[in-house]
Amino acid sequence: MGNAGVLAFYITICCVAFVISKIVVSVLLYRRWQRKHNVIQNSMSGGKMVMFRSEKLQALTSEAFLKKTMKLTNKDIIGSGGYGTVYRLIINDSIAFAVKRVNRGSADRDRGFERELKAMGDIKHRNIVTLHGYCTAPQFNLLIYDLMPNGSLDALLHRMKFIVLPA
Ligand SMILES: Nc1ncnc2c1ncn2[C@@H]1O[C@H](COP(=O)(O)OP(=O)(O)OP(=O)(O)O)[C@@H](O)[C@H]1O
Repeated sequence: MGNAGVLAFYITICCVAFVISKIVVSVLLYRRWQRKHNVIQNSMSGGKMVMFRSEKLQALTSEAFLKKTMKLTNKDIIGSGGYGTVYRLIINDSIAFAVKRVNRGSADRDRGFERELKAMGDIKHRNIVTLHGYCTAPQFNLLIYDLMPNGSLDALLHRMKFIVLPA
């Protein structure tokens, strides 16, 4: 084998090693992601549900949770914002969630959902409402939050506008 042959051999080895290392890293990262998330294929809505493994969800099976989410009706509505409607979801008469439903159909709404997911997905802070999971389906997307029993800061501030403080 001449010099060119040896060089080609080493380049091939390097390329193969590079590709294999990329595959190994991807598999490890995916496994780590899977350990932290519980993914359910949602046959009822034709979509996918991802629950982050949080203590609050330990007591529930994902399927039971999903079925309840699908049964939300107008009487469960607690508010609505620029991108969707927010529902109250109580499980086993004790665990409360706020489920934001973002109907699909426009690129703007899909972008809004993705933005919120990106912004809230990695944040864990006692002053910021916890995102427990999300669901993506052809007709709608859902974001599953802790329920804040006292409503939003916005509502609180607007109510406070009418309170006259003593001098
Ligand atoms: N986690 C929650 N717990 C209790 N109520 C909530 C929760 N999230 C939202 N809400 C209620 O639903 C309303 C709408 O919330 P949403 O997040 O959709 O919109 P927003 O924050 O008011 O405005 P924007 O669309 O600009 O984000 C809130 O004003 C609040 O009353």
